[in-house]
Amino acid sequence: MPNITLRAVAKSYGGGEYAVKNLDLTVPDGAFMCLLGPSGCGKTTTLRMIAGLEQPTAGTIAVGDRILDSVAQGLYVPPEKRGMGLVFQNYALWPHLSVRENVEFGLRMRKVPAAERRARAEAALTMVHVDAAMDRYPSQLSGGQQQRVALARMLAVNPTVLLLDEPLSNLDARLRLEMRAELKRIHEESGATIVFVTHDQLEALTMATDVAVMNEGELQQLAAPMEMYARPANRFVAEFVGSPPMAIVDIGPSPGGLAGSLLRFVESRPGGCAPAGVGIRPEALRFGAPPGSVWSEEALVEAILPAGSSWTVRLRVRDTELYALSYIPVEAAPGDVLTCWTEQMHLFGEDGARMSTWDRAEVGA
Ligand SMILES: Nc1ncnc2c1ncn2[C@@H]1O[C@H](COP(=O)(O)OP(=O)(O)OP(=O)(O)O)[C@@H](O)[C@H]1O
Repeated sequence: MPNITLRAVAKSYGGGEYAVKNLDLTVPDGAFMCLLGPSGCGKTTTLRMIAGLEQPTAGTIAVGDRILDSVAQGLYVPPEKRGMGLVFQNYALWPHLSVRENVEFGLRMRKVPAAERRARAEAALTMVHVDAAMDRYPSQLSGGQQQRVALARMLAVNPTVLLLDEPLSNLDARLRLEMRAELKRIHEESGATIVFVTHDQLEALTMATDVAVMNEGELQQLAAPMEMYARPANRFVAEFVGSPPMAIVDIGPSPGGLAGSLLRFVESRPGGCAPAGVGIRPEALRFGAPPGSVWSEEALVEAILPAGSSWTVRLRVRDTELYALSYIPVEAAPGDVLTCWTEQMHLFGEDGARMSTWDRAEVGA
């Protein structure tokens, strides 16, 4: 299956507002692409346009050389002719059909002969590990099992593209974790291209091969998850991806306090630039004696929040509140003063774009 390409795609539902603006996006063959962003940013609209459930107001959508939508040429291919499988948040199984019959349903519609139907349904249910419950009814399954049956129903028709809209949002935390691993495995085994909509950055980071972050109908960054985390394109991505989020300190015209302290460090570096904002991830903050040539400051401990495997610490550094995330126990109590320093700083310009990143590991400081 070739790449899916969106070129200058826009969608307005009328009234002058655009849900998606001038979107250029390529989903590579075999990718697991997550469309990530806050509520209302245009993720679902983008997915529905790829599926053919919505028609773009402008632009072109193609799979390889095959044009599915072209507003300029007046071309539109309906959903059932696109060869894509869809699973939405409410994956409605037929309550009066057994699990096996639910999965066979789509094949029956496609006039697949009975023996092949049975074999394909069983293979799909085996892939999602629900084969033992094949003869039960949906009401006799857990939420996670029902979700897997919905996936099997889609997989049985052998789609080369799977479009998933928040399919894990109805599940509890444990099942979500399990299903993330399952989806990743299914992606690898089936070789299908997956486009997955989520507002949960952890879901995107853990599953995707490529993440497209959107905000207000516009693509903010397209990158591999760890690259996006390490090198966010702009302030929006930097603050959206990561939990607790990156703190970005505004430098302002005559910076004092923490902003002044950070700026003095940045300016002292070779090739020092003049950022409008300096970002520090909570997990980049360290405590104790700083190694040479790093930024460090005294920090007042305001609160310690242990979570079993990690410790979140709320600090006041000069005039600013910062969060630190540590994976080793933090031996301190509220009111203590610790020295904190950072492994990494992201520098953002006036326009919000990332100018550069200072990494202790890279500069060997
Ligand atoms: N059928 C529709 N008619 C009018 N406006 C719509 C329609 N569907 C979506 N919109 C608007 O388009 C914008 C983008 O919506 P969309 O559902 O694509 O966002 P989303 O990122 O998927 O959000 P969510 O995570 O909340 O589903 C929103 O402002 C929404 O109100």
